[in-house]
Amino acid sequence: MLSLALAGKPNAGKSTFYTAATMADVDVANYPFTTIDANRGVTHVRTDCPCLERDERCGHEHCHDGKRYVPVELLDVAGLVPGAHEGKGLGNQFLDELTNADAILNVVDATGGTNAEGEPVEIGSHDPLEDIDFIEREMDLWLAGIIDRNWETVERQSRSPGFDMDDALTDLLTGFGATEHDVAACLRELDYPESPMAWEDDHREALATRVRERTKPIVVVANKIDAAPAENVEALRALDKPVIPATAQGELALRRGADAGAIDYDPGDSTFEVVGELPDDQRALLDALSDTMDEYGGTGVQRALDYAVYDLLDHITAYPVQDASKWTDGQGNVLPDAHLLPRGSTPVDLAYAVHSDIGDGYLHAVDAKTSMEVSDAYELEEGDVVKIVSTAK
Ligand SMILES: Nc1nc2c(ncn2[C@@H]2O[C@H](COP(=O)(O)OP(=O)(O)OP(=O)(O)O)[C@@H](O)[C@H]2O)c(=O)[nH]1
Repeated sequence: MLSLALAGKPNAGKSTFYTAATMADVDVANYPFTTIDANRGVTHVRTDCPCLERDERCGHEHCHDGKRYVPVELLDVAGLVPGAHEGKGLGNQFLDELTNADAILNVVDATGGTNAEGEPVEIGSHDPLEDIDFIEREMDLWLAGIIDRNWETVERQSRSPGFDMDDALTDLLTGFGATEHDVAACLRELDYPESPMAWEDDHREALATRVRERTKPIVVVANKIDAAPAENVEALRALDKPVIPATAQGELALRRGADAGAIDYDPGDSTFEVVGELPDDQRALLDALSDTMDEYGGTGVQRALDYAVYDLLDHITAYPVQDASKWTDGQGNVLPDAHLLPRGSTPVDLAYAVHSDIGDGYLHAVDAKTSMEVSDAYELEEGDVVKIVSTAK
């Protein structure tokens, strides 16, 4: 399963985001609240279900009126402070956790009401722009430190015949999620001495930065827009990086309200409706939230998750079925599974994602929307429904 991590300084709103995002939707009945451990849970990205192209909705537990929710893992990494790479604020341990993530949501307090260490200060007195780069810098310095500590091994290896820089660095960086292909691509972009003995700190830091940029793409979540000065949100949005304005607290209120049956809301909707009884003070809060959502097109929480998976990681959703005309599995469930795959994946990749033990049992695939056989090299598109024909039982 793809894994996203929430990072940011203390009090930015990570836990609130995490609690909201991992809460089950009331309408997605028997789907359990899945906590893997305290800070590791399951959230969903939202996409259009292929059943929208048919007369009837599929009725899948993760499909609500054609809004399909596809599971991904979410990690809540406790607050990082400047100097975390040197162990400040228990930083190393939390940086370690980020290595498990495919992409990072950098949660920033857009109100400017918390300082660099995450301590409350007067709203607007801290510049949230300062909080964006520090996460990247901490990760780079931490990774550069790991490379540095292992450099003697690389130097030793370089004395053996047949030494290969790409292989040595892949061994070193694989724990960070870098593949041989990633390492080769990073090295191609850098100027570095052939012999590891001649490498300086600058070379290792440049390598760390490239590897981090390539393997841990980041989207900034400009949180607390309900309380943030407009100029702060504007300054964040004007940055030359992906920034999604959000209110984690608003999303949490909506999901709780939906859970209690008082609010009609699906995560990612731009509006909501009050359908049950609510005390006056809650109603006033929801009125304010409604204005914020009108301004920003929603709470931003679902949008940030979707952005991480569909834009940063450039994935698509494909739906394997056994019956190409009914779009069902062997038990008659319509569109039973949704798989997230990197763009460029083929039906063969989908077959492996479904049956890891398929071996050379793959025969061919049928596009269930057109009932036409597709070639092994066909590039799957978002929302494709595919029947895999194999020798597997
Ligand atoms: N106004 C406003 N406050 C928020 C929002 N999201 C979170 N908060 C508040 O910000 C404070 C910190 O939120 P947390 O979710 O605990 O922050 P955190 O980043 O997990 O903090 P650490 O656990 O210390 O790392 C709490 O008082 C939240 O209620 C929001 O969207 N708007």
